[in-house]
Amino acid sequence: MDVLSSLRAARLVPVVVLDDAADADALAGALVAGGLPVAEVTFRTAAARDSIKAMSARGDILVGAGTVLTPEQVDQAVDAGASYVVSPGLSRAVVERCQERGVVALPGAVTATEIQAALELGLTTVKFFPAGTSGGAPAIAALAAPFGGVSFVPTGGVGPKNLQDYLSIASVAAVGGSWMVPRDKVKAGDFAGITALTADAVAFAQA
Ligand SMILES: O=C(O)C(=O)C[C@H](O)[C@H](O)COP(=O)(O)O
Repeated sequence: MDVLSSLRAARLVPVVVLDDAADADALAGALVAGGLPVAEVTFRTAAARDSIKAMSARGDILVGAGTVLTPEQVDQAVDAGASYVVSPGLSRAVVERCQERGVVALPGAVTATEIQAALELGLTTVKFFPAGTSGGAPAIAALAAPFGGVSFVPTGGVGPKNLQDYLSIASVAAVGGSWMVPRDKVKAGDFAGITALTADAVAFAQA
């Protein structure tokens, strides 16, 4: 299955912030055990590269990089094994480097203008970020009318309470969010707790 089909099948993309790459393998194991073999490891911390490397080496989880802001970070992410690259906004330079490196680019786009810019770069799937403060599910439903061929991955303010509002829209491929992987649980080594949160999220998404 290609990356976008895998994200669509998963319905959920856990957004991960790791402070210590030594936690990456156990965290990946926790997500897989919870039924969600997907992660977006954000470049918000210095541990991102080594975390992506450790997770992708397992071979049982689809690993992407998040918060990618520059072409140099695209190279770092791809060299570490990321198979998709997520950005909060739309950067032509980042998207073009992803295309050169042969990985899926998932840039943020929340306006008609930004979506058209993504289409001009050859993309048909965008991150809708920050979803909660950009009009939420009604905004996506409105944008889906003129942009029939575009799929959205709403992220930012998405959680168990509003998950279904988004997933019930046909053009929503998956939703992203950090609620399955609380940073304090990772720091405390509570991977069983993360598996439980993940399993709950998977059940919500399939309800
Ligand atoms: O754009 C990026 O690359 C990001 O890292 C943004 C994150 O995906 C969101 O900030 C997660 O939002 P919450 O689930 O509300 O915590």
